[in-house]
Amino acid sequence: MSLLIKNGTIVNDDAMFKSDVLVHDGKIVEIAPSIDPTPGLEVVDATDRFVIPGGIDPHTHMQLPFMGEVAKDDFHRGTEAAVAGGTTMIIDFVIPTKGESLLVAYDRWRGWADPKVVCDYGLSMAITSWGQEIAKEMEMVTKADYGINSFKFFLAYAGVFMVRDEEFYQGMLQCAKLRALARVHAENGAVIAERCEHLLSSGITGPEGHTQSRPEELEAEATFRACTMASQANCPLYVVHVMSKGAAAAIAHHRKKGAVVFGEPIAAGLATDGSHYYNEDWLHAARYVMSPPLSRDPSTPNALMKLLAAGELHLTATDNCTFDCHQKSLGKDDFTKIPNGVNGVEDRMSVVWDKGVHAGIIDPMKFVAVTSTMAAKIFNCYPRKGRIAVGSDADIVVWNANATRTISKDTHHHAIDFNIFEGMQVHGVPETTICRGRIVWADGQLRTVQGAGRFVPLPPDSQIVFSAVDNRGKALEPVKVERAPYVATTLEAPDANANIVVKTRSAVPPGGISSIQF
Ligand SMILES: NC(=O)NCCC(=O)O
Ligand SMILES: [Zn+2]
Ligand SMILES: [Zn+2]
Repeated sequence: MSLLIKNGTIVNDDAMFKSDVLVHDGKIVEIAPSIDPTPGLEVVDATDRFVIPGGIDPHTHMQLPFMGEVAKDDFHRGTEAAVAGGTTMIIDFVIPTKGESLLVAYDRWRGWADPKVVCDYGLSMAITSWGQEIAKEMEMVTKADYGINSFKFFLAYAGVFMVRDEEFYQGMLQCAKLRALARVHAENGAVIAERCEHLLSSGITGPEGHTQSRPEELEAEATFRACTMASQANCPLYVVHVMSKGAAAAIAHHRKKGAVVFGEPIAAGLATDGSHYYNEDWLHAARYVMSPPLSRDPSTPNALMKLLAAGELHLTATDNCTFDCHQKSLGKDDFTKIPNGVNGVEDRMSVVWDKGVHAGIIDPMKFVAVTSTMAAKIFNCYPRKGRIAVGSDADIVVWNANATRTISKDTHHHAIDFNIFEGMQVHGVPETTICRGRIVWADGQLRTVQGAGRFVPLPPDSQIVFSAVDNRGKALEPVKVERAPYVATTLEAPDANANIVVKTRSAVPPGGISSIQF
């Protein structure tokens, strides 16, 4: 099957240029200023349009069983929403229940996803309990047969997914050994659990309790702690859903010291804020419940976009984990029972274009970097994904920067009955989405086939993640002082008139001087 995209402007993360693109058998086979269409070739006219690498959303939870419910967007509806929004690959999370084998959970996720996905997908693995068996299974799933190259640790959701600091630290040591990336949901779960109890007993049962139980400094503290521990383990770290300025500042602080840390803001956090939790309509407020919560500071979304522009945050995702109004209403008497999660996979590309490029904060190349290329590099599938280049998969979006659309539950492709971006008018519209050479979205219509997407195994040892780690490791190696064997000498009786000299230790201890200067 062949396809010719004519007259467009190709945008990669490092260059923009006018060229035609020829696709054959799912790959890009030629890029040239003018390619003549041969008879029978399907031609897509991209005049006055950008031709960009399909979006990669590195953080979704399709059909996740969570808080007694199952997320409504399954791998079919969720990936349909993705391609309608210009995303051609997702990375979802296998989340074993506590104590469950990683291999068993992995098979379950593949069983759910493989027959349903309409675009390509990869998997990340959550570590929800710790022990030698889990460490062994981590090693197994990083092999090519399984294709996992990142592990996520939750520092929140006490009693469900949360791991203790020592488990997180040992998990990161194992990640470093396997050359896999550690990912973290950074919030102080223990304090949150205490605050929830206190708020409920004070009579605060509505969604405003959700945000009050999780003040931003609990995200900032956990982010700082996670970065510190990753630095001690010499393990690269990826902080998922960075929702606050404090969390972003913690990442920047550690990066300035040379740590390999990546920060991922999400569409929800870039486009809306936590004022919704105080809405007098209970259901309206409940729709926005996710963790960490949307920031109560209305200047946060814009600040996070500027940090992407400055390179202090690195890529965007969605954390798409959708529950409908009925599911949200299960927490009507107790905010801790409102299933956590929001939509985003369909609207991320337009939201980032609108709030980023249209707003004059980032350019189209940076847009491609933060919606696609960085994810491909970090998760080690670049340049197969994340680039318009000969030999790359033909995951391509024809993007109309001049068009606008109004986001609505009435037109979206999610399986839920509301949209957190309802009524938002956004500039930047995906007109045609191509997944490995097949048009799956055009003229406002889906042309998908269930199960046509492929699992993309992600190998460990990503260059952008690990190339700095070895030299850092050498610098952090424990220091040993070589000395002649100690020989005990007979103590003479002290001279009563001698001065007593107290010697102080001046050597820098292994691990360096304390860095707690924040
Ligand atoms: N974020 C959220 O509220 N739900 C999905 C699970 C997670 O990523 O924490
Ligand atoms: Zn999370
Ligand atoms: Zn998540």
